[in-house]
Amino acid sequence: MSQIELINIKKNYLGTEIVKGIDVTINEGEFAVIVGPSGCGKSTLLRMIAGLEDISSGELKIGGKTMNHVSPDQREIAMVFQSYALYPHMTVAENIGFALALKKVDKAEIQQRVLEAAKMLELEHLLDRKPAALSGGQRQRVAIGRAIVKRPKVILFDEPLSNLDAKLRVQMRTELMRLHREFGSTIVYVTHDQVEAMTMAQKIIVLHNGHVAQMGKPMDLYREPDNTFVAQFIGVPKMNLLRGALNKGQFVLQSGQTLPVCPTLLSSAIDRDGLQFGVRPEHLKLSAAQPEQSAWTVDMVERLGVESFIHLHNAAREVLVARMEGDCNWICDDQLAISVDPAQCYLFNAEGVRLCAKTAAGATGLCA
Ligand SMILES: Nc1ncnc2c1ncn2[C@@H]1O[C@H](COP(=O)(O)OP(=O)(O)OP(=O)(O)O)[C@@H](O)[C@H]1O
Repeated sequence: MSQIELINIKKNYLGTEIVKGIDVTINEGEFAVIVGPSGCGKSTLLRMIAGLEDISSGELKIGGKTMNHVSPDQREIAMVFQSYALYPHMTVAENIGFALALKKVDKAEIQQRVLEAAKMLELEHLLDRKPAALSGGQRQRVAIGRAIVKRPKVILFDEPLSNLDAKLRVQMRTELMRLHREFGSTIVYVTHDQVEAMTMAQKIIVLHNGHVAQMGKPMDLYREPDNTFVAQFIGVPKMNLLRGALNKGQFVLQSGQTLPVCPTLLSSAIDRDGLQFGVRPEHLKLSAAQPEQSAWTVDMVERLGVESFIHLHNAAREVLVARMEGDCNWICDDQLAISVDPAQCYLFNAEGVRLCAKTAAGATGLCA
């Protein structure tokens, strides 16, 4: 049993509340990713699960047992740090087997389990090397080997890939997902990189200022963000947000330009002013502006081969980013008109809380 339950968990440092009442359940065998900007409390939360940090209030349960005052080595948890934390004077094999040697596990068994971990991580040919003679990716694999050799029920990762270059990060993401499938441990993985969260997580927990801004499956957060923070944190380029007001079924921008709003969303707006209109870059359609149309001016086009990002502004200096597949013909200073499918739009109130269309079943969601 390795379900992790955080019940109203709080953490204070010198009278300042850093983690402000977290309620989260991570199921047995689940790959959960805690994501959020720098300083939001991700590492503190992970360290409380590991037992490296005291819990100020609330309850931590692992496998149904309260763990608040259980020492780290009794929690059957392994942790992988960003810094690798390898012993420089030990070989790869000694580093991987160190925790077992400490526990006085039989030498032959240590050797067999080190070999098993090394095979999984493709480190067999490097077992006699010292960390100084390894690449960054290989060192990170040794750090992971050290964690899995203990056969822990729970593995915690604190930004393990942030020291690696972009190509290696992609490769290691795939390897970690494979390891999770083979191993079946419960994984809690901390990162500030939403791409890492989207690609690996079964459950994403978005932290913001010590609170859970939202949690759920990656694509549910992408399609149904509860607030502007999640709407802009998940997805690259981020969701466009424009301030304005509702008038006669339309959203009126500060420039006076109007955008269509799904009729079922209109009824959920109590205030008509101070609202925010959200649209994802891929849902903006661009065309050459006709002389009578109020236009958006192209500021920049980013051509990435598989897709292009078109940056635009209007007369009120409101800005938008549109995404198109492949290349596009637009160039700087082109005057464009935008169109938006009202079913693909979001409305948020002034505080950034999403206004949702209520469906017949009572659930919330985008307009059908
Ligand atoms: N030992 C400590 N004493 C006082 N404040 C601390 C301590 N450890 C962390 N903090 C503060 O708690 C807040 C959360 O820190 P934490 O390391 O959990 O954030 P994070 O989300 O992991 O950030 P990053 O992505 O930059 O690592 C920060 O404002 C940090 O300065």
